[in-house]
Amino acid sequence: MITLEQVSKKFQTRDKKWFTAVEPTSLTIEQGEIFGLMGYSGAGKSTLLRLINVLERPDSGSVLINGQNLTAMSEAQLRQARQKIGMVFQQFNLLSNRTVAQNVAFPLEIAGWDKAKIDARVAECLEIVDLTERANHYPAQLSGGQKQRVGIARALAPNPQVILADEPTSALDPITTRSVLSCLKEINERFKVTIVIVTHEMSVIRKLCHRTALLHQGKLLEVADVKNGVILAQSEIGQELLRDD
Ligand SMILES: Nc1ncnc2c1ncn2[C@@H]1O[C@H](COP(=O)(O)OP(=O)(O)OP(=O)(O)O)[C@@H](O)[C@H]1O
Repeated sequence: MITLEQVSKKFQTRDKKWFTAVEPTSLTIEQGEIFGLMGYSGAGKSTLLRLINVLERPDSGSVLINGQNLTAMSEAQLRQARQKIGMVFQQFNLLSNRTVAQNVAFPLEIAGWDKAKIDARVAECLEIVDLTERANHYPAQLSGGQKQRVGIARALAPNPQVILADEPTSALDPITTRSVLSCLKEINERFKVTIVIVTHEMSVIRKLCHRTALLHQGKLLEVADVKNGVILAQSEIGQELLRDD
């Protein structure tokens, strides 16, 4: 469903040298999968995630989602394609002057939905993330876990095929983390939304993912299955990564 073919990304450092954040990488993520991107800080996880929806344009290679080549699209076509790709952020990125319901409505307004359809979809999404009673609260009145569930409802609102989550639980304590993970799991199971999640927390991969990529210094070491909460890494550095947890 998501195919990365030899995508790579370099950045220029302050002293004008080029630094490779993602070496040429190929991988395929199946429809309905929860797929992890795991590795130490600086491994290139977030960059790889942002290559999937072309928030970062790859220097080489291509990104295909459901057979559509995102890397060949114009900015206007990309904006359209990104409506089927939700995003969830570590720091939630909610609009502080909008209520919970208005935050969830935001992508639907941008997409030009009519008011009645927006209201119905917002109510539906708030129910899914169990925040119906908070619809008229502002982000500052919510806990971290609740804020992230608003972020998830907002990502889910336009009926995406894919949700990209960048360290969605890293700002949360273990109990709130659990509620956010079960919310993502439910969305995956009920709506078959494919989820790609960046995390440095092995426990997140173990609890949530079907498979995970192990990344190190911009390289994809391997794609490991996750069976019964165990990450089945084969590579040496992969096993070392897991031992360090
Ligand atoms: N826009 C940018 N300009 C310059 N360098 C960047 C940029 N984005 C990322 N990098 C660098 O690329 C490397 C990979 O960054 P990335 O954020 O993808 O790693 P990560 O595995 O997600 O790590 P972390 O968990 O620390 O965020 C890092 O060394 C980072 O400093």
